[in-house]
Amino acid sequence: MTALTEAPVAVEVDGLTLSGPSGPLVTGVALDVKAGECLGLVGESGSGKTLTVRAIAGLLPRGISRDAGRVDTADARVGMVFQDPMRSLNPTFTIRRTMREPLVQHHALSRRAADSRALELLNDVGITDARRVADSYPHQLSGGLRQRVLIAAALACDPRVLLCDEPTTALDVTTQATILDLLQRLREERELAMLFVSHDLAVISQVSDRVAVMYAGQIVEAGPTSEILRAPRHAYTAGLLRSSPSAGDPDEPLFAIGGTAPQRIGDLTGCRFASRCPWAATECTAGPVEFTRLGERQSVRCVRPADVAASLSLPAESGGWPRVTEDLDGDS
Ligand SMILES: Nc1ncnc2c1ncn2[C@@H]1O[C@H](COP(=O)(O)OP(=O)(O)OP(=O)(O)O)[C@@H](O)[C@H]1O
Repeated sequence: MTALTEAPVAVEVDGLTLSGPSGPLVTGVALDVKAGECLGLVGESGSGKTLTVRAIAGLLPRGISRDAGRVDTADARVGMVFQDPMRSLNPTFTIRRTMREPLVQHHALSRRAADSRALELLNDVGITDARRVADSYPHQLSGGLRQRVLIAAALACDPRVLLCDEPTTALDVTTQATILDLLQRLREERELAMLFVSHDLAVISQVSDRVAVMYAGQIVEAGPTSEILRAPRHAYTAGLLRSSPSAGDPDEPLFAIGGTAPQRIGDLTGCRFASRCPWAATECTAGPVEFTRLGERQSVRCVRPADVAASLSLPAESGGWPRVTEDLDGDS
């Protein structure tokens, strides 16, 4: 396998700005993914992860427009795996029929050749009784099998890029682990550039080489997974880490970041997290906050990353997550 540092960039997004009827939803998103690499995109519900992925796939929902930015997939074929296989698979088609269509369309295969390729693909995703599965309807399969089928269908166009949007969220923990293993194996074998979306930092940390953290339509922190987990520099990332169920004492109540994300990001000038941030000061909302490099590989959109870092290095009870004392913009 090619070393990641030398691998070609397969997906590049720059300045991506998307709007809906009520205003901007995603602003200035920039990211890249190399062949064979997995970039994790993490953030809470509504932060703009799915819209970003859909923009890359060229599948923006009706009513959402791309106002600015560049999406370059280097003419590579793009496959997509969604969260809910039941909604992505046509319930009135057998799996064989669902898989046949892209194979006939993309590869101009005959029906017979497409059916035999479908069986190969089902085998490739670890389905041992591929014939039975091919003859089944989606409702006759378990959630894990349906997700494998969806992955097989995504591979039908022989993609170089695989966009995975919460592919394991609907699955139980054991099945989740097997699907994550499968995606890892396929990425390595096929040198896929993978963009993996999840609200769950624990899942992201298992599969991703690098992580980009989204909040209120922006990337607020990005860097190698190990750095982000060990030394978050944005308060939102630190809060996400603390609120991960695996992070704390199982006898303690789960930590939750106070407040809610802003509904209308177009109205905000400074840091969009300021109203929920224990480290926020007046400078945070005075003007736009740039996405700034920290060291070689980590970047953050925060005017006080050193204060966040210093505070996080203190014991949790004294400094891990101070109380929010100031209501900066009344948005919380
Ligand atoms: N079709 C649409 N029309 C109007 N607004 C939309 C549409 N799809 C998404 N949005 C809005 O865009 C914002 C970002 O949504 P998006 O689905 O990308 O977030 P997400 O981070 O993927 O969240 P989730 O994890 O819940 O899917 C949200 O405020 C959402 O309400």
